[in-house]
Amino acid sequence: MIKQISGNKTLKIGIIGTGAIGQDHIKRCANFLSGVEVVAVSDIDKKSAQNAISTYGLDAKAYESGNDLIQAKEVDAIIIASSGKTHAEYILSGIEAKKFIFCEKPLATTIEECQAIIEAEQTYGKRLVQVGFMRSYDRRYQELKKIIQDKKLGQILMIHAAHRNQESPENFTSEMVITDTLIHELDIFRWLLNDEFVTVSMIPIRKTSKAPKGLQDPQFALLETQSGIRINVELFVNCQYGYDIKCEIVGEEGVASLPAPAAVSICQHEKRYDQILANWQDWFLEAYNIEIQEFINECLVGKLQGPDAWRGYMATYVAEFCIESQKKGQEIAIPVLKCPDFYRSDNKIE
Ligand SMILES: NC(=O)C1=CN([C@@H]2O[C@H](COP(=O)(O)OP(=O)(O)OC[C@H]3O[C@@H](n4cnc5c(N)ncnc54)[C@H](O)[C@@H]3O)[C@@H](O)[C@H]2O)C=CC1
Ligand SMILES: O=C1[C@@H](O)[C@H](O)[C@@H](O)[C@H](O)[C@H]1O
Repeated sequence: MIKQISGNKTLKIGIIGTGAIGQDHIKRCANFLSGVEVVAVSDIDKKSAQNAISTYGLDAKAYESGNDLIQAKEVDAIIIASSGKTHAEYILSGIEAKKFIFCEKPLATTIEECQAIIEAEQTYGKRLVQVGFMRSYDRRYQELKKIIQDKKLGQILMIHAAHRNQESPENFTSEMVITDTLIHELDIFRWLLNDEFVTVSMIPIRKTSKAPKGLQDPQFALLETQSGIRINVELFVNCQYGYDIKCEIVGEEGVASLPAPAAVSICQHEKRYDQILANWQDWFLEAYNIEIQEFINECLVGKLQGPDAWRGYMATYVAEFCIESQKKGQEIAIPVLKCPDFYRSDNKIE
């Protein structure tokens, strides 16, 4: 039996990983969202967990390990916001403990781990896992999806997209441009188009001198879907000027583009200029808030509806072929996998 949530009023949540996004989720749960209380935190860096408790004034316990937190009776549901390589172990423990789990992207870093997760969830027999693909909660992407579904652009022919970060961490690798950055596009285009990827070519571009040594930046991902749509994604993680996400959908009868978030415009020294947001936290702020609030609400009624483990698996699966293309310098075919019925009934990507 799944853990009964006390009085169906307040979800007692435990957060593993108190780094950048872990703290963001703590802050939104503590200050902005409803029906939730952060009762437990854990981080391999114990000081970081303690700091999170004091910074956000939590009435929470810092657990020695993520697994101790998962087992704790007082914890109804878990947010996993530790680094990607740790996700699979925590998700599998969470499923074993029969608790609802929100795991930041990626679901897991290997195909085998993803398979173990979807098998464990299916064996349990009810959805317990949600992946942190917040873009599908973004009103702008939702509008694009509606435009596509309503056939306002006619048949979709191609998409031009870009994912730009101001600068990458020192230890960022060319592979991480796929597993950490492109992974959002690998998910959102499946969701937007209700289509699957069948080929990918990763193309290196002339290197920027602003990237750390050894990092191939920028890169292009050139993808093709089963229905024949071509998608190019520019990945530029040291673009300097700010954080920027672009998505232009080209159809037979028109073009629809993702708008940038409205930001303050400044008039000064006989010039007018617009502020550009510097990070993902601000660009997708509303989407993160809605995503976590809906997760809380759905845990309280006992039925998850957000991005499921299959979506997480598919993104990691396609990422593996992107990495192969990056290594071999050639186009790679991606076999289409059949979605198990378990995920079909609850998870409609349309
Ligand atoms: N949905 C989104 O837009 C975003 C998702 N993410 C994802 O969230 C995850 C965390 O990313 P960031 O917060 O940016 O990284 P970060 O490096 O700032 O934080 C990660 C935290 O996990 C802790 N940690 C590492 N191993 C651990 C373990 N075994 N057990 C417990 N804690 C451990 C680290 O000490 C650190 O505090 C990543 O998977 C990342 O891809 C990150 C940023 C945005
Ligand atoms: O997930 C995220 C970061 O980890 C990643 O580094 C950024 O490029 C993404 O835009 C952000 O959403």
